[in-house]
Amino acid sequence: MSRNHPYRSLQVPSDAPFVLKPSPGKGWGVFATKPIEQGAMILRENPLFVIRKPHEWITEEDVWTAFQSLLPRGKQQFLCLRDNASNPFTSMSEAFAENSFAQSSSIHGLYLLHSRFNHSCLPNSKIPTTTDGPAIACFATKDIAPDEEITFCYNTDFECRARSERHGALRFTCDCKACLIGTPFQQLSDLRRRFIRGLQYLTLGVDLGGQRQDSVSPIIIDPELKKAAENFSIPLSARLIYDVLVAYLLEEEGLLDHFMVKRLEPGIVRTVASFETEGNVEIARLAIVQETWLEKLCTAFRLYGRADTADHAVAVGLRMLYGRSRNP
Ligand SMILES: C[S@@+](CC[C@H](N)C(=O)[O-])C[C@H]1O[C@@H](n2cnc3c(N)ncnc32)[C@H](O)[C@@H]1O
Repeated sequence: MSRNHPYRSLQVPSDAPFVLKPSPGKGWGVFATKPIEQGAMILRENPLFVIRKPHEWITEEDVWTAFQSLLPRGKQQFLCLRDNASNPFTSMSEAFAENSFAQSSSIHGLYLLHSRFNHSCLPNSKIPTTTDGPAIACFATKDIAPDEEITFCYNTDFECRARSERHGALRFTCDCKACLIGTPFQQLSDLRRRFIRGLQYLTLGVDLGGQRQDSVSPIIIDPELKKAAENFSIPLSARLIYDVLVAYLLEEEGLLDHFMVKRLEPGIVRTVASFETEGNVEIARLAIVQETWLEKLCTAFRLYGRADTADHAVAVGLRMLYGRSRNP
């Protein structure tokens, strides 16, 4: 069946380190043809076309108009697309929705090849968010062996979501190591991801999507601690410990790739630079230069329970930055 499959006509760059082929239980997928080193770019791709509208406003007519403007080769490529490799899509807008990526909230592009990558909650590649033009690129976040499937994570907040929440959002059942139910890794994974979510609440004062936590499934159960987090009254020493603990938990989970480190590091560096009390400054600086995240964490823990003369100013600054008063 797969010999004449339309995906065989999708144009893959001749130097691409992968092929498209069936991935059991997942339609088709993307598989490495040679070793790919962590950090290497796997694919850079321009969109076949873009539609400049918020996702929910895109109509059948918008996609049809964009399709009509394509050259015959582009039209042929679009018509190769199949609903998870099996049947043709029932509408143009469905094909667009399933094969597009957002460049911003109001610009969406159709990417023929990036849309062939399957999802994993423990992926080996990532499409970092960029704002520099219509092309998107995917990079290896781990060393990838020949014939290994190349996957990325479809959602940006899955490092904070337990298995059941992830599957609710995905609408299919992922079978990665973090999803294989009943295994010690899966149980630990759920705990780690929920722990990360709680630690982020403590430092940011909000839950995922910028929301205050609801009472149905509270992350922070202690009302005093929750209030302190929402008022940005968490002391600097705790902030540093929480931030480094998040990095360590992500590393244990297998999600601390270099993009994640780049995202976390500025906040950690800012926290270290904010300490004023002499002994604290020394410990914070010592923590940050340690070789491993576990060593950084163990050193940062020496700050546990210590107040700092900068605590009040930091809380006031954060409240101003995030536009909240002490008693919201
Ligand atoms: C953008 S497509 C990915 C490529 C698709 N497999 C194909 O053959 O065209 C997304 C769809 O692939 C399937 N898929 C992706 N990752 C999966 C996974 N980990 N397990 C099962 N199905 C998956 C789901 O049906 C999903 O809606």
